[in-house]
Amino acid sequence: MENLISLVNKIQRACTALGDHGEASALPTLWDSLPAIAVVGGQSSGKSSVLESIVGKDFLPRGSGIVTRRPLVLQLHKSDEGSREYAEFLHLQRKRFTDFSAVRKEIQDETDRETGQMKQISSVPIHLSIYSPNVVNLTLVDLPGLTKVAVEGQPDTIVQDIENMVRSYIEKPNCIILAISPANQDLATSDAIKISREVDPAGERTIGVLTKIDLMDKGTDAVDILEGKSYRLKFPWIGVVNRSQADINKNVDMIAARRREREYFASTPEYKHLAQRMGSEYLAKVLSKHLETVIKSRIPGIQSLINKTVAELETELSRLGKPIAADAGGKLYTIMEICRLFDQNYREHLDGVRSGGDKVYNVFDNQLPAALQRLQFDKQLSMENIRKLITEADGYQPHLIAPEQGYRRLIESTLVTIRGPAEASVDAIHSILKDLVHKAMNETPELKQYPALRTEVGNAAMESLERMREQSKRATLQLVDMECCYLTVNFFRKLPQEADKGGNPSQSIFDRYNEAYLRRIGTTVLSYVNAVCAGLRHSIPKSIVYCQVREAKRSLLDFYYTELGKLEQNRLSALLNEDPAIMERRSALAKRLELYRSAQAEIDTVAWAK
Ligand SMILES: Nc1nc2c(ncn2[C@@H]2O[C@H](COP(=O)(O)OP(=O)(O)OP(=O)(O)O)[C@@H](O)[C@H]2O)c(=O)[nH]1
Repeated sequence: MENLISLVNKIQRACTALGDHGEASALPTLWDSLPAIAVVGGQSSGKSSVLESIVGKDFLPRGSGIVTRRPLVLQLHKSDEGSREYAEFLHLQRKRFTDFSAVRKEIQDETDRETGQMKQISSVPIHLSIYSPNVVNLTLVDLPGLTKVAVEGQPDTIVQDIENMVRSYIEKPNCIILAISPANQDLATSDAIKISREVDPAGERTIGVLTKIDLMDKGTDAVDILEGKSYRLKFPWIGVVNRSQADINKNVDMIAARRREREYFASTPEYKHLAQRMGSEYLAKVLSKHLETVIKSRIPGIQSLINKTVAELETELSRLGKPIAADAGGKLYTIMEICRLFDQNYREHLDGVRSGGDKVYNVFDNQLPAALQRLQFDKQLSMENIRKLITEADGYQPHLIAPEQGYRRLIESTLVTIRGPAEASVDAIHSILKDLVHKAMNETPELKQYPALRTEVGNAAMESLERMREQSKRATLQLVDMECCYLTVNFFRKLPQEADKGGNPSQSIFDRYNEAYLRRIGTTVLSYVNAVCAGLRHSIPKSIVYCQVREAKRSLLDFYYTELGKLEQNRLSALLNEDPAIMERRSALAKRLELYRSAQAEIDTVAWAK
């Protein structure tokens, strides 16, 4: 059972070391789920005296005004009889304090270090462990005394700030409230009772302590309260008699004071019958036992909370991605790795693993044939145009046998119109490839993590696609131009000659420009152009795939990789310049995960040892 308190002690220390003080934050808190005893009371109610009595040592700062300005987590560890008493602070590990006046000084100094000279308050706790044969295993949190007025130099808000801090501790359902009230004041005005009633109206987790019983007016006593007849709480009230100011001034030994307290209850007629359950030693034992019971009952809940939180933290951390390497090589590797992931996603789109690549085929199968079909060869091959081009080509000397030049001009001027659909196909594929870059970028979460890298990779991919488009345009238009500059002779050789067709070879020159003759020329040109079109319909996609699609798949970021290799370390760092909020969140999550994992290991050890 003793293990339980030290288990919670260990976890509490880890919480403070890793920044979990139970304050409202965007991180899960383990601190809040740990059972603890918080000491609350008004100023001068005797809180410090009760704590010192429990410990059996003089070690808390004294003075006027608000002395306790940070929570003090006081962990008491019972050591073997005869062993030396010492204290240790979490913030000064490995330094053992055997002089308890030095402990008092360190509490004061450490308070000032966090709160500054302005005597502000802070919710960051100070952790103090005391090892002594005269203590029971126990953890108590000493909180600033509730007060009504700020002293000079302190902000007016301090009164409310203290109340808020105290409330934030005691409102947690896992908190046992040690409510200190002086017996020489009306209990109805007790600050401790007032605030604990607010958060624990049924008094189920409040342990009432009545101090200064020896200072009550003659003729009055606290029997009704101590017997639970007035101000009933679930736990019986415990009365204590601490050292008076005069005792403190005379340096009355704490152990002697404990003895005197025992004698007081045993010998005072009103309290004799209650003596067995009065005094600070009894109080310490009750608290220790109660704390153990509470911890024991909460362990399964804490375990499942820890397991759940560890899983949540791990999920969020993996969503945020790995932290960045510090050296240039590591950074370059990270960038290349991210680029590779993006490139792979991109290729998967083109290969059909992911959607979108099919749009390329749609261009070749529908858009290009439709555009070729829409070409207005009728206009090029109108009677008027044929006549014009043939006569122009003949020049001053009309053709003798066949209008060779006229044919060429007619064919060229018709074929050249195919450049339009060819160019449009290149552009259509370019825009599909660009869309796929956006898609693949969005599907690469690592790029989202680094906005600067995302922009650069996006730009580099677009520049590559632009280069490929230029190359593709040149190659594809060349296909059309090649058709214009060299005609397929065989096509014409196979055509039946005029005489073969039964025509009159002795037709006059003038007749050669008649409509039937020109129409025949038009028909021949059209069938040649159609044959060329049919061929281009198949060769244009080949050129486009060769120059754009295949290249995009093979070398989208090749140029960028060469550039990357030349970058200096600071440029690489700039590329991996994450959103600072993400960096902060990741390190906060990692710290919290460390805390939860260590708590998980600690609890598992105790749970298995049971
Ligand atoms: N006679 C007598 N004096 C007591 C008792 N408890 C506390 N005192 C005296 O009351 C004064 C205040 O006690 P502290 O223990 O400093 O009270 P506190 O609540 O810690 O006060 P602050 O830290 O100022 O808020 C001191 O002079 C104590 O000696 C008691 O049971 N009997």
